[in-house]
Amino acid sequence: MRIVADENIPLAEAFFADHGELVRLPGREMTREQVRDADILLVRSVTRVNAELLTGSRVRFVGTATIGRDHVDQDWLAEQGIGFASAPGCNADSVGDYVISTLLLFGEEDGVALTDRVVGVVGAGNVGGRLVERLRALGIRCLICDPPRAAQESSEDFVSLEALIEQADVVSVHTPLIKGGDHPTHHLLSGSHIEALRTDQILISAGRGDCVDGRALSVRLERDPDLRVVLDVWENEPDIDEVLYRRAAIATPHIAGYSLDGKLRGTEMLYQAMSRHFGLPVRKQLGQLKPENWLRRIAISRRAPPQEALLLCTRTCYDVRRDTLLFERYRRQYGMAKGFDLMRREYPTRREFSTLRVELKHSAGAVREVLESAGFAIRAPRK
Ligand SMILES: NC(=O)c1ccc[n+]([C@@H]2O[C@H](COP(=O)([O-])OP(=O)(O)OC[C@H]3O[C@@H](n4cnc5c(N)ncnc54)[C@H](O)[C@@H]3O)[C@@H](O)[C@H]2O)c1
Ligand SMILES: O=C(O)[C@H](O)[C@H](O)COP(=O)(O)O
Repeated sequence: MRIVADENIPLAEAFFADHGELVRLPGREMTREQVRDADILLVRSVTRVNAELLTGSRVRFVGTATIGRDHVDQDWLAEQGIGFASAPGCNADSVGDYVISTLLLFGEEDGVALTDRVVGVVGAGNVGGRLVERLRALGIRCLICDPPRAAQESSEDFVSLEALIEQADVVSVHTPLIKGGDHPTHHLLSGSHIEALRTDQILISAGRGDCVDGRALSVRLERDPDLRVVLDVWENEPDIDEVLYRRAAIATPHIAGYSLDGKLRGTEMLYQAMSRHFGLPVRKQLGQLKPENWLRRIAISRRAPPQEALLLCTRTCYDVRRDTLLFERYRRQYGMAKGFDLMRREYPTRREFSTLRVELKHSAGAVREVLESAGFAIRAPRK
């Protein structure tokens, strides 16, 4: 078989090369000619997979190593009898790490404890749902806006978007891009929602850029530069609006989910789905192939105040400021669109919180509780 894979899918050779010739290509420029002779196509979110790309090709299976699927015309694939798989949840916890790092940063800047802010999560699926679990475990009050879930779950846990904006201190958007149906998300955060934000609120957007009206946000920020917005996803990536970029408190090039762990999980999920599709045995497992952790463990004293311990472990693992500074360096050196994609391609190795083993000399206590809630792996003596 011939396999065409995006150059930014780690371990694709290790998982797939046994099944045929593997060709790597830059995803954003993939052409019809390049994929015509492929049997399997493995992409990321930057490749639009549709009739235009695949008509007349030999492709029988398409996999996207991402959670998002809005770049794939799934109906067309189904009509053509082409198998399809995505990687649900693969990097969900990495996005959670990004949000927790951001909350800690603003907490430190403002001298506000994490638990003193109410976090509103819009879209509580794998990413938002898991984030809510971690934040609640940390003692943070969370509000959830997720109308599709609210319609099914008859729980009182859900609020409207308007109520969430009114009551939350942080509004964190994690919805997929959905253009039709009962709950479309294109410009879900519309001009009127953006106007309703209070200056002391924090807006985080890490779902898809089109879920937030970028023009309205830029206008609001011009008038109200103290409003803090954290933008990981943008309209019109990679050639994003430079004015909005400058007005954002934290600006990153769609890397919230870019941990090595999240990406590798995505590759493994595609390998499993491809094997199922072609009736092949699943012989490989990520555990056998995963690269070594550069930073394996950290020891925390029992006297460390829990919030200090959390800050220390979070910073050790991931600090969102690094990515905002790095993005600015790439932008200056290469210009916006090229810098955006280059930083993503050369993204430094980042590991999920769960890969850092925190050694405690004691089995219980507030430090352990806080670190476990945030998602770190704890090693402590048995009680
Ligand atoms: N920035 C990144 O690096 C990054 C990483 C991973 C995922 N994502 C994006 O985040 C999205 C969500 O990921 P997920 O794993 O949680 O997906 P998911 O499918 O598990 O969950 C999506 C949730 O959004 C809810 N939803 C749908 N329409 C809504 C609406 N109108 N208002 C509020 N909620 C709505 C759904 O009911 C569901 O609970 C992905 O589709 C992807 O686009 C971004
Ligand atoms: O949907 C996802 O999983 C994320 O948005 C993913 O991290 C996007 O990465 P890309 O495919 O653009 O490299």
